[in-house]
Parts: sequence; structure tokens; C-alpha cells
Amino acid sequence: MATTSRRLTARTRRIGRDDPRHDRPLLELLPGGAPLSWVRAGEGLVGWGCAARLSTSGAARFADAEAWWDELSGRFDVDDEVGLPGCGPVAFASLAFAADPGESALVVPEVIIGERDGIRWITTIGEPDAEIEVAPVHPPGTVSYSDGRLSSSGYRHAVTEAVRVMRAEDPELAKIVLAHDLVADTSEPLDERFLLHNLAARYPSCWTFAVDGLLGATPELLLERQGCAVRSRVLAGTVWPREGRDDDELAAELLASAKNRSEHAYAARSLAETLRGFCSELDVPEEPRVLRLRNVLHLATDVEGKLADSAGGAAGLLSMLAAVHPTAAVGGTPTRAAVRRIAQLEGMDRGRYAGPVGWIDTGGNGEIGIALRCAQVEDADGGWEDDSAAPGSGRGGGRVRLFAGGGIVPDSDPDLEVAEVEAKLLPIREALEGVR
Ligand SMILES: C=C(O[C@H]1C=CC=C(C(=O)O)[C@@H]1O)C(=O)O
Repeated sequence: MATTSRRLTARTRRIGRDDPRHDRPLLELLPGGAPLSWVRAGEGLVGWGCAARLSTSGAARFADAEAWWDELSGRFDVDDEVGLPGCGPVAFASLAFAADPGESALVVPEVIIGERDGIRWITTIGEPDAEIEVAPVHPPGTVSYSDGRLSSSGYRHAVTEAVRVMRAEDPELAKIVLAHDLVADTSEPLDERFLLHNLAARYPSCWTFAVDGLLGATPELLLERQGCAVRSRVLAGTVWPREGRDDDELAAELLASAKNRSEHAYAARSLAETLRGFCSELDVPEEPRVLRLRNVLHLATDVEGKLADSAGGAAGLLSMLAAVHPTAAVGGTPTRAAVRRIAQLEGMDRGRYAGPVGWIDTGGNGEIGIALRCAQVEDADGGWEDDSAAPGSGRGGGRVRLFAGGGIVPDSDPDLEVAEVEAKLLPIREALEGVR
């Protein structure tokens, strides 16, 4: 719940060209500790400190978050001389995938540095030390991997079972998105900025995010709102590099694959059908395009709309998120039945993986992605969750849990699905290992 009930002051000032913070990459301004980030191609927001925070869970998590943010927004005295989306107070948000279990978090930083259209600014909330020194970034040392809650072979088994269920037991189920996790232990304490810097360097077209210990670089935008304009980038359908195939051949293969096209169509339709209810205009391309990343290629549909101003006010971003989440990019089709099956087949808590992640401001603007290709910090204080299982327990290293998943349809091949999640785990593994 809110950590304060007093009035708060927020001051936003432009950072001038003569200020050393003007030209440094945003992520390099993070001082250390628990970073907050939403950065793509050098623009976005970074933050630190905590002026207010909400932890919530359950089916009402979106409504709780909206009520909390509305109430808190009313308590700010804002002095904003820049006036762009993301200026003034901002809450970084990371919501759980499922109603049960899973904890959601909203964090309002004390300091936010943002950049949009070449304009850089700083927002301070209260009287924090905005000139705080940036501590050197520490590499995590050696990285060792072990099974998470759903090992590779467990994942293969879950995929086989999902295919059986869809073919034989419940033909109404057309798609189930399953995920696999992997535990990484580091010999040194984890400096979250190390991961963020490496992810942003190799995946500049993705959104490099960090909220309350969930870090990653996602290529998927669930919903962006700027005034009455909304935008989404739906992804589903994947190929990955193979010997003897160049990127153009892989892209052609992806576009021609009936299996990937059907996986994609479910996801694009699930987003568009729900979002249409909030919009007076919605543009949904009939054909997907191909999004090329260095580890995978995806089918992508970019959706754009204009919000309907019903009853004097367009819908809030958090209400829209409650309606569109989970799309069939991370849930399945039909949604409710698929989500029930996910819990049965995975038998693990996804936490905030595949949940909405990003930021919202007090003007109703925000950018929210889907938390994919990510790592959940499990022991930020250096302690182990399960001492008996922790190699080198007590040595003060770090532990993260990595996640990646894929859409399963009745003609999915379990071996290919295992290869797909391995390809999707590469960015976060390489970031941990220091590959740039
Ligand atoms: C569920 C994930 O990816 C989604 C997004 C893009 C492509 C996907 C696919 O081809 O299965 C998934 O729908 C993940 O990366 O964990």
C-alpha cells in the first residue's frame, strides 16, 4: 500500500547541453542499488529511490493499481517546465501474469531522468540528492546454470501434453503459451545495471526494463498511450538462426509457415478485439510483418488506435491493461481455458514474467510492454532461497531466475519448441555472461 499520505512535490527541469548528464546514455546515469528502467534506442526513462510504492496481488491487481495511482496523483504538487509524456511523477509498474499466485509492484522513484525526441529532463520528488555519485558497475563473476521449476525436459513434456490435450481432449483449446525457467547463480553479487547495459547494447530496438528486481529486454509492446492515441505491437510466431539460412530466407520461411501464421493470428486478434472496445478508430494491418532481432525473428502486427472519449473521459491505461491482458501472445485461445491449462501444465509460479511492465504518468500516458526475455532477481540481499540447493552457498553471490516461453498449437513439435525457448533465453544469458 502507499507508503505516505502527505502531499508530495514533483519538479521537472530540462537538462541543458552544458550539463554532463545531457549526453551520457540514460542507463549509465543509474547510480546502483535497485534500478528502474524503460529504455529503447537511447530514449525512455530511468529512475531510482522510492517516493511511494504499492504491492498488490490477485484478480483486482489492476484495479488496485489504478485506484492507488489515481489517489496518489491527486496528492502531487507538480512543477513541470518540460510537459512531455513521462514528465512529472511517474510510476514504474510490473504486474503479475496471473491472478493467483504472483505479486505486482508499482514504484514511484525519487529521481527520474527521461529523454524523448532529443529532449532530456530530470524529475525529482521531495528533496532527494539528484547529484548522487554513480558507483562503478560490477560484473557478476562466473555464472552457473541449474534447473528451475520447469526444466528443459519438463518443458518438453508439458508441450507434448499440451498438444495431446488440444488434439484429443479439448479441441476448443486452440493455443496454449507455455514457459520454461532456468536458474543462474553468479559468483559475485548481481549488479542489475550490468545486465541492463548489456541488453541495451545488443538489443537496442527492444525495451530494456527493470522494475523491482525484474529485468529484461522485451520486443513486445502491450499498450502505449499518449493522450488519446494508443499503440501496440503484437508478436507471436518465431524462427531462429540456423546454419545455411540467411535472415531473408528465415523471414520468408516465417511468413510462409501456416503454424506460425495461426499462432500469430490468435494473438493479434485477441489484442485487437478487446482494444477495439475502447477506441473510435483502430488500424490493424491485415498481414503481419517480420521483426528481426539477433537471436530470433518474429511475426509482428503494429496496431494503432484513437481512444473513444466516452462519458467525458477516455479509458485509463490500467483499465485497458486489465482488459487486454493476457493476450494470446502469452496466454492462449480461448483465454480463460488456456490460462487454467498453463497453471496445470507448467506447475510453477510465473511471477511477473509475461505480465505487463513499464510506466505510467499522472496525465494518463504510459508505455507498457510484456515482460519477456527476462530475469527475476531472487536474492538481491545475497541470501539463498534454498541453501541446500545453492552451489557455493553463503559466498555472497547472486541468483536470478530466467524465463522464456512459446505458443503451442496442435501441430507444434516438442523438440522445436524446446529449441525455440533456448533461442529466446540467449539475450538474457549473454547479458549475464557479459557478451556485448
Ligand atoms: C512467450 C514468449 O514469446 C511470445 C512473444 C513472441 C513470440 C512468441 C512465440 O512465437 O511463441 C510468444 O508468443 C516469450 O518470449 O517468453
